[in-house]
Amino acid sequence: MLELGKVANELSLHVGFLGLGIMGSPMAQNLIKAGCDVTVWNRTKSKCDPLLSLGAKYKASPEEVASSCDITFAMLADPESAVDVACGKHGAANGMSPEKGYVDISTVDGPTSKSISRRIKATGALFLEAPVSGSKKPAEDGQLIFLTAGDRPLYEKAAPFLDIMGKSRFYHGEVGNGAAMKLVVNMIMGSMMASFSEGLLLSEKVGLDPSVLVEVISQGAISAPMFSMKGPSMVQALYPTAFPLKHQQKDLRLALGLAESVSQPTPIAAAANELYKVAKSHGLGDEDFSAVMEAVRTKMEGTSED
Ligand SMILES: NC(=O)C1=CN([C@@H]2O[C@H](COP(=O)(O)OP(=O)(O)OC[C@H]3O[C@@H](n4cnc5c(N)ncnc54)[C@H](OP(=O)(O)O)[C@@H]3O)[C@@H](O)[C@H]2O)C=CC1
Ligand SMILES: O=CC(=O)O
Repeated sequence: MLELGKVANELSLHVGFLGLGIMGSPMAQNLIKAGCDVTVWNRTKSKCDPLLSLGAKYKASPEEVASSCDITFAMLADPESAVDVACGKHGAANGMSPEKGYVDISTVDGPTSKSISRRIKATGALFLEAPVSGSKKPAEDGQLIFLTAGDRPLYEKAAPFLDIMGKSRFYHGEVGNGAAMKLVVNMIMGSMMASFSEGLLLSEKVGLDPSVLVEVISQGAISAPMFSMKGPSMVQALYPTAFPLKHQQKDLRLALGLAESVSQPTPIAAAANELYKVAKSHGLGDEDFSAVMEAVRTKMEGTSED
């Protein structure tokens, strides 16, 4: 644990937050509520408004945020947006300099993270990748799990802020290892959700009550918070978005790339990825990733003999 005086010192730093989507907004909100000095930016400016009314400051570009802050956090959708916000025109790197730090929380692949790291570090600043495990509710509750890697001094400096937004943090060494850990976790999660969807639909088709299946699973060895949380709405074909399906498919795609890079067979994840692709092509990308069940349903109906 960090000593109290050091924590108070770190918390007086100016903090930037780029990307105020489902995750970024509650994370930044928790920093503000904890009394941190927070400056925000988001591509769609209106998403900054609730945070400004809580006391956040606003800057018109990632570059301006970075140049006015000691540590800048970024929570962007995917590799393309993470690179654009960090390295593009008016990107954060243009506002970085020695003594500053950039913490990228977005879920991206290792090569993307390394290229952002190189650009940030070329300015003399420090870089930390810190993707999170945990969805909308853990973000709201400050219960995220940080999977960090990169410059250790920045990890130490950012720790008090990570501890406001999360319940635990892991340091994995070299840049790319945090991204890899996150992709492996989400590869498992995506496959689990696809398998759960198949089970719910099969139970229904053979005349069982899928709600009872959810209850049975919750009491046994394959119990998982994800099944208990999402199962009740899935049996009603409701998918309120916490983790957008398009992001889960992105994570599976990136995880398959990671597996490919070491010639690791991942047939289950590859099959799950196909289902998420089908769901996306049916316009379900912005629904919760549990809407993959609709892709399974379509396949079942496609193979039905009736
Ligand atoms: N939701 C979840 O449960 C979890 C998500 N993650 C990961 O965290 C990241 C963010 O997820 P989440 O908050 O759910 O995603 P959202 O889709 O809700 O938010 C994405 C953010 O990225 C911004 N953005 C997208 N494209 C661009 C671009 N080209 N240039 C600048 N900004 C851009 C959006 O801006 P705008 O508002 O203008 O669209 C928004 O701020 C993703 O990498 C996701 O995989 C990790 C753990 C859990
Ligand atoms: O990336 C999603 C999550 O729930 O973790």
